[in-house]
Amino acid sequence: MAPSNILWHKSTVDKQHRSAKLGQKPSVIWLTGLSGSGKSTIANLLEKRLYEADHATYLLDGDNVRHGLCGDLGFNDKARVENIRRISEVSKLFVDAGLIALTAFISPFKADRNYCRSLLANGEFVEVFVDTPIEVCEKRDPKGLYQKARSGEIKHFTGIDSAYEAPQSPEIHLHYKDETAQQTTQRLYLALQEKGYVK
Ligand SMILES: Nc1ncnc2c1ncn2[C@@H]1O[C@H](COP(=O)(O)OS(=O)(=O)O)[C@@H](OP(=O)(O)O)[C@H]1O
Ligand SMILES: Nc1ncnc2c1ncn2[C@@H]1O[C@H](COP(=O)(O)OP(=O)(O)O)[C@@H](O)[C@H]1O
Repeated sequence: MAPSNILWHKSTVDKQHRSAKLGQKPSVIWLTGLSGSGKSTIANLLEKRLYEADHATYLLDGDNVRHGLCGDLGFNDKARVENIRRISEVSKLFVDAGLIALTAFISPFKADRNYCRSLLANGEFVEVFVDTPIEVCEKRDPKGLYQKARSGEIKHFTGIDSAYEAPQSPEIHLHYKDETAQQTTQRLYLALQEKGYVK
């Protein structure tokens, strides 16, 4: 039975109904940071934690977006703006479906992250700054891309010859610590719980 404070709008199933049924507060947990900062790893581990806590989630990252929805886009500024615009619109649909959407994109420009924020209601956009210094990202270099960017094989690489505008006041700031990805994810999970975004 629906909670008594939820009003039924004439045969219209809306976000409130869907999220009440799922028993959660829908949101976009937006991870931003340099390549190699840990966005994908943390987002994956976080989604597992949320799934285990009975949350309904969907993870958007390069694997399911840059091969499909945004498969026509490259990495110059214009393409990145369009990439984040499309991801923002899709995230909004997931929120409307009552889900907790997790996104793991560099999203280097403040205006584009704020565009996503502007599409959502207050409290639905949770910006998480995965603040790993470039020296650490470059040392990790999980895909060998920093090496290619340094040698000039790849152009417009974020942090090398393309800008990254760090968030000034993210909802959650994951300051770098020399720790495992599980430990960093735990810090994020606790911060999300403390701020009331998740159970
Ligand atoms: N030039 C350049 N700059 C940055 N990144 C590059 C580039 N070329 C390819 N890649 C790979 O693409 C991933 C970044 O894609 P995103 O969609 O997250 O980028 S953006 O938000 O549109 O800036 C990024 O993935 P992550 O390392 O997971 O961040 C890279 O693997
Ligand atoms: N505390 C940590 N948090 C996240 N990733 C970490 C951490 N420590 C080491 N790593 C490693 O760093 C790399 C981060 O890569 P990835 O998650 O693809 O980053 P991004 O998605 O930001 O490009 C992975 O190989 C991961 O195992």
